Amino acid sequence: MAEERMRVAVLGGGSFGTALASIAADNGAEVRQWLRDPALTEQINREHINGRYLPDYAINPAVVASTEMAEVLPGAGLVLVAIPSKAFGDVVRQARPHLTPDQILVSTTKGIQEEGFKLMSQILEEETGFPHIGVISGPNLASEVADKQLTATVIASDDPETRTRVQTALGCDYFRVYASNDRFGVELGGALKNIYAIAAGMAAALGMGENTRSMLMTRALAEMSRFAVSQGANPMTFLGLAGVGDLIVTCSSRLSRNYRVGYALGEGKSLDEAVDALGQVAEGVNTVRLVRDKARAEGIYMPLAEGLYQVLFRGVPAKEMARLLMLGEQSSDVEFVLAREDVQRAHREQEGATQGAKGGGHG
Ligand SMILES: NC(=O)c1ccc[n+]([C@@H]2O[C@H](COP(=O)([O-])OP(=O)(O)OC[C@H]3O[C@@H](n4cnc5c(N)ncnc54)[C@H](O)[C@@H]3O)[C@@H](O)[C@H]2O)c1
Ligand SMILES: O=P(O)(O)OC[C@H](O)CO
Repeated sequence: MAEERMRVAVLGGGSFGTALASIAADNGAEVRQWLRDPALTEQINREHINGRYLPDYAINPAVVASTEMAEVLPGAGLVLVAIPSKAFGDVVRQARPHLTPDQILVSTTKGIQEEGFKLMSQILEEETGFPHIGVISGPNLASEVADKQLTATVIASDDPETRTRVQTALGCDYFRVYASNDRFGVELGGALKNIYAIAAGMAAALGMGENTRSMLMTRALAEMSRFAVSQGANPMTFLGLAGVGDLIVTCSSRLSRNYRVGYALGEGKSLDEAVDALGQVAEGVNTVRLVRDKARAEGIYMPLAEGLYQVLFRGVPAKEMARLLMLGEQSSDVEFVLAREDVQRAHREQEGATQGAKGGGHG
């Protein structure tokens, strides 16, 4: 007897939701995509193109778009939620009456909700109370996924069924899906790297070189993992696709919207001008504010996030901030090898010895 086709629902009509819907359809699933815009819905169904967000790529014609959640969600084995973080909670609450506990619910969104500093999978869990919750994150520029460039991602969940069902639904010869059980770490990695992509875009626009970019990315990784560990994530997760992998792509590519916002700021545009010119979501702008506030409140050392916050929201010129950062504390390279406190203590001892020697000289 032929196996029943999997049903996949995608919430969100942006670039990543559309790219993932097309992969699932390439894999033979019956795919329905929910979006708000009736004209875009019509275009996806008739022309198999998302002219607003992915105009240059054909969508698998088996993807059926609808503006009605009641037509999209019931009966779907897998539900992918690809909605920017600011609207994520609202959309999940709209979806809730059409969802059932057997469904696998996966966030693809790399952001943080201001209220309660919540990650998107926490919102999925709290709003539904359902057991099969996961997160997809990794170096996944949507237009390259849509172009079928060879790509890998991570499905993170502590539920093995969620991991294997997503690997089956999305894994194919151009898209590999690796598994993790550190949902929190994978999700934080995706959200945090956006902050540093803005800084990398800014550095590029200011004419800074490859040494600078490499320093920025590596210190960003140190800062991201320091923050994540303080919140209970596993630092080893940051060695994977959703940590260093996503950091590399987002800090290196003009296809990244966060990088582009940073680049525009580096060219002298205001934050409003940079965001308006983008016309899509750059999650890092909101994330840097939330993470900087949290780091200050909890005493977590995050000089790059603090510096970027000062540039974005306090009018400090980017070049001046880069100069100040270069004059900051010279700390440990890898804190999991040599603790920061040990480096600081050695500096204090050396200073004490120098002061002592000076005092002795005058005595
Ligand atoms: N684009 C990428 O390359 C990429 C890759 C990986 C992950 N992501 C993540 O995926 C998430 C979604 O991003 P995207 O790139 O698809 O976004 P996008 O900017 O391309 O589109 C956002 C979509 O969400 C819709 N939307 C916004 N507010 C809504 C609301 N209140 N109700 C219903 N729909 C609403 C918009 O209409 C649009 O269809 C982001 O948080 C991003 O971090 C994006
Ligand atoms: O376009 P960005 O900056 O939101 O980045 C897209 C993806 O997160 C890259 O993995």
